[in-house]
Amino acid sequence: MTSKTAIKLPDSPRIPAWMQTIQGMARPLEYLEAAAKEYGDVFTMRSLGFPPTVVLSNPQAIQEIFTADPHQFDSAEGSKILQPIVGNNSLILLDGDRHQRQRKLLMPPFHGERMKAYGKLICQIAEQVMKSWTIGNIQPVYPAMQEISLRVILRAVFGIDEGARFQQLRQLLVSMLDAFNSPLTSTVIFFPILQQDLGDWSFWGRFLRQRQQIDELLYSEIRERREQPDSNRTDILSLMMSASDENGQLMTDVELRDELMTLLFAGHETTASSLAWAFYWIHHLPEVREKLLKELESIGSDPDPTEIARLPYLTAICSESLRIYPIVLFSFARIVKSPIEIMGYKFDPGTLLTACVYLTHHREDIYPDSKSFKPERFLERQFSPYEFIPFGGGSRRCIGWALALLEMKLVLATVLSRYEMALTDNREVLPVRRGITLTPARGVPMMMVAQR
Ligand code: HEM
Repeated sequence: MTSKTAIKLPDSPRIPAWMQTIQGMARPLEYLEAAAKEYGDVFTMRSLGFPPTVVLSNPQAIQEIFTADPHQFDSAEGSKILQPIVGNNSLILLDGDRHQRQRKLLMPPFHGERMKAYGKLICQIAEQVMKSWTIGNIQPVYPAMQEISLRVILRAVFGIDEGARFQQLRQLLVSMLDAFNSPLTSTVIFFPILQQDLGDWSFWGRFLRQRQQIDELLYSEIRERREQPDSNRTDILSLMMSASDENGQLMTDVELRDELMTLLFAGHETTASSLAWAFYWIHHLPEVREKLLKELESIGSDPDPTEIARLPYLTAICSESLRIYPIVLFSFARIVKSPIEIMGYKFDPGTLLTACVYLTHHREDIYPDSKSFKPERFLERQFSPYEFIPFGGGSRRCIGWALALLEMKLVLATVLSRYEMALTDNREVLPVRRGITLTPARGVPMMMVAQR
């Protein structure tokens, strides 16, 4: 007879779950650092409304979960707080064979040749958006980055970002995600009991109404494309509409809608935050800016996007920016399916394990003086995919990582080589939680000083 005794989880901070929840939401970095100081690189996080989650920041442990067979862990159940936005058929909420199949379908448009086609487009969109700034005016850089990243993702997904439908879609998405991500209202995502439709004056009521309007726009677009198919289109929606599974079944309208929302949701705020952080660091540290400007000058006034993407110092700035304040603090949970031992700990089926991006990126043994912004560390050595993990890893690794990095480099290069920008003061900018992302407080107010 097998024993039914549950295996003991690693230690957890000795404060009640409700207090861990408040600390984890209000001051996530302080909570993580205090726990790591006391318990090291494996501990258990307890939050109200969630099963206990084992937090890993040891590269060897992370390697074990990232290199495991995709069928060894599930994930969907651990990410179900995203269901109201992305729907049940989202890649994020699929497991096993269905997840693997859907990933295979979505990967090609985010890699290789397709990336080249996005290069020029990203530079053009960055130029257009920055034209709305006036010399001498002060405004936060974050909304401009949101605008750029939304237009890029709409182009990649739909092939166009103009016309009445896309204007409406843009406005609704920004407004819905803004509400969803604000520190106060985003609490509702974590507590389904608060998700009550109390009419238009309630957050959830407004959210449901906006979601319905967005769905109507997405379904109209899908319907139109079904009625007038165009085999020359190479955007992601067209690829999804023509792909069939092993039984010859096409994706249904609801499946298409859920995957579209997943890409718009996962690809928009994340990239905008990473850009806002990079703008901050470059302008906060004059020596970094000088070095970058020299590198940009070295490739002339009208460089090819692929040449920009290869620049070593620019690449190192983007990596260091994603290291020091990773946009997403944790990988999706990996839910143990059969008993497994990692670093001497035995885990039962059902246990949630997650790689903590922030704590891994601040290990002093890998990143000495980890709180300082030093792009040079990425030029001096190469970090393993279990030490540098801004996009997670393994069979769940972010499918948009190549697009996000390309976009970061091209937007920075385009703006810096055309405009002289400055921070309004040199105070340290601290991270704040926006939904499930970590963004710079106050959106990084900046001034456009002059045109170059
Ligand atoms: C700087 C920008 C971004 C960051 C920091 C980021 C980060 C992440 C992380 C940490 C994960 C979880 C990976 C894991 O659990 O191992 C993830 C998953 C994902 N990301 Fe990103 N992401 C970014 C941009 C994008 C973009 C541009 C897109 C698409 C257009 C995208 C689409 C996705 C999707 C669909 C998943 C789920 C993958 C799966 O479940 O198989 N992300 N991302």
